[in-house]
Amino acid sequence: MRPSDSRTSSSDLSLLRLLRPGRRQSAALAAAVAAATALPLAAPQITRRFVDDAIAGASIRHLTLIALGYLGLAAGGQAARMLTAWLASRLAWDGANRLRERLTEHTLGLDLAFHGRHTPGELIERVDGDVVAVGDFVVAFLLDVVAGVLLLAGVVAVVFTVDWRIGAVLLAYCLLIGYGMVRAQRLAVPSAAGSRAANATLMGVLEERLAGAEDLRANGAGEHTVRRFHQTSAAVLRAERHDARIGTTLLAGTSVAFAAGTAIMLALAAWTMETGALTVGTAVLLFQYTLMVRAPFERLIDQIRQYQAALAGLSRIAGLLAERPSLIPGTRPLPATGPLGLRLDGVGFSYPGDDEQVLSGIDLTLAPGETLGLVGRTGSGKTTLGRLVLRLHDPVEGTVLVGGLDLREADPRSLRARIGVVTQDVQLFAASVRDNLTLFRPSPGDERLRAALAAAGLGEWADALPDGLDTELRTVSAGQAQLLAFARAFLADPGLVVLDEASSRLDPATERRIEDGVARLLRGRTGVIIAHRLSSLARVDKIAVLDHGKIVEYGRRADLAADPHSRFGRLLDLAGVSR
Ligand SMILES: Nc1ncnc2c1ncn2[C@@H]1O[C@H](COP(=O)(O)OP(=O)(O)OP(=O)(O)O)[C@@H](O)[C@H]1O
Repeated sequence: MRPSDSRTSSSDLSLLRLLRPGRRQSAALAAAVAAATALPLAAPQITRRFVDDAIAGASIRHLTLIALGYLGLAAGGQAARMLTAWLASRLAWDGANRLRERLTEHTLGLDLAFHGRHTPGELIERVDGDVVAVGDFVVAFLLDVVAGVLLLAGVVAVVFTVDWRIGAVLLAYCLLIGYGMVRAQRLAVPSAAGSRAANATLMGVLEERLAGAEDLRANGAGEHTVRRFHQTSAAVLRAERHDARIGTTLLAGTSVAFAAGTAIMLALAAWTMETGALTVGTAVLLFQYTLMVRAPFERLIDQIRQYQAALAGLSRIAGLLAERPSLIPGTRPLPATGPLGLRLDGVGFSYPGDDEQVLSGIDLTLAPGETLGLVGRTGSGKTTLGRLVLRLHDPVEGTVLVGGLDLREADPRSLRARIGVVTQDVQLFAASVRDNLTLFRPSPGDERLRAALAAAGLGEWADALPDGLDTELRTVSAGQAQLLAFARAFLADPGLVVLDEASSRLDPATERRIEDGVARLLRGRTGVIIAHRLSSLARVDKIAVLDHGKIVEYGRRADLAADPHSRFGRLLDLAGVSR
C-alpha cells in the first residue's frame, strides 16, 4: 500500500472541489457577504453627521431621523450577517457530507492490510472529525476571513479619503498586525496538528476498548483498561492545553496591540483637530473606524487556528484518499454458473510488514463440487489460507486459481459474487433482517429472502418475526447468527464457499441445525471448511492437515480415515470421533 504523504499538496487542494457550492448558491453568498461588509462601513459616516449637526445646533427631528437611519443600517448589517452565516453553514454541510461519503466509500474499498494498520476509531475521526474541521473552516473562512479582509480594506480606504496621513498610519498599523499574525501562525501549526492527532489516538483506543467490553468485563480488566485510557486522555489534555496556551497568548498579544493602536489614532485625531483640519464628528468617525479594525483581526486570529486544524485535517483526508488497495483488480470474470474448481500451486504467504512465513509450499486441488476440510492446530494458517482463496490478500509466492482463473486476474465483482464466505465472527448490523441478509444491496424480493432463510434452517424463526423481514435485528444467539450467515451465502448463491467454522461450543440441537445448514450449502458447490470440530468433517471429500503453515497430510477423507497411521486418523481417535 502506498504510504500517505503528510504534507499538503495540490492534490489536497483538489479535494476542496468536493466542497465547492453551485453557482447560484455562491452568488447568493457573495451578495450577502458584500452587504454584511458595506453596511457596517457606512455607519460611522452617520455618526459623524450626527455629531457635527448636533454641535451646529440641528433640530431634534433632524437628529432623530439621523439616529433612525443609523438604527436601520445597524439592523440591515446584522440581517446580512445572519444571512451570510446561514448560507455559509448550509454550503459547508452540503460539501462536508459529499466529502464524508467519498471518504467512507474509499475507506470501505481499502483492503485488509490497511484496516489492520488503522483502528476503526481512528478512521471515524478522519471521516468525521477531520471533515467537520475542514467544513467548519470553510464556513469560517467565508464569514470571517473574506468578510474581515473586505471590511479592513474598506475601513482603510474610507479613512484615506478623510485624511490621507491618518489613512497611511492606519494602513501601516494593519500591515504590522497582519505580519505579526502570519509569524504567529507558525507557532500555532504544530500545536493544532498535535492536538488532533492525540484526539485520533484517543478515539482509536476508546473504540477498541468499547468493542471488547464483554471480554474486558468478563476478565475483570475494566480497572486497568480505564487506567490506560486515563494515560491516553492525559496526552490529549497536554496537547490541547498547549494548543490553548498558544491561542490565549496570541489573543493577549493582539489586545495589547489594539489598545496601543487606538491610543495612537486618538492622539492623531486630537492633533489634527487642534490644527483645525478635522471636525469633532470626523474625530469620532476615525475613532469608530479604528475600533472597527479590531473585530476582523480578532476573528482572523481565531481563524488562523481553525485554518491549522483544517489544513492538518485536509492533509490527513488527502492521505487517506491517496491510499490505494494493494490488490490490483483484474478484469476477467469467473465462470458465471455452477461449482468452481480450486487449485493452489506452490502458495506461500506472509502478512504485510511481517517476516514470518505463515504459509509455504501449499499445493491443493479441488474439482468443481468437491469439499475440503482444513484441520490443524491453532495458528497453523487455516484462516489465512481461507483469506487467500477469497483474495483478501495475494499470495507472496505461487498462485490461487478458481474456476481455472488466477485470482489476480479475476474481476473483483464476479469474484465477490461467485466466492462466498461464512466467517467465525458473523457481523450483524443494527438494521432490518432484510438489510442484514442483503448487506444493504437492493432486495431481490421477499420470496428469495425467505427461501434463503428456510434453506439455512431459519424458516420458522423468520415466520415468527413481528414485522416480517422488516423487523429490526436485535440480539440473536451465536447459533442463529451462524445460520443467518448461511442464509446470506444461500442468497448470494456462490460456486465456491469458504466456511470458517465457529470455534465456540453450541448446544447439540443448534450444532445439528448448523451441520444440516452446512450440508445444504455445500450441495452442488465447491467448499473449503476450516474446521475446529472434527465431527463436522464427516461428509467432506478431502482433508488437508496444516502444521506451521505447511500441509503435512493431504488426501481423500476416506483413505486417511482408513489409514491407521495417518495424522487425521489419530486426530479422529483423540477427539473420539468415529473414523
Ligand atoms: N492479520 C494478521 N496480521 C499478521 N499476522 C497474522 C494475521 N492474522 C493471522 N496472523 C498470524 O498468522 C498465523 C496463522 O494464523 P491463522 O489465523 O491463519 O491460523 P488458524 O490456523 O486459522 O488459527 P485458529 O485455529 O486459531 O483460527 C499466526 O501466527 C497468526 O499470528
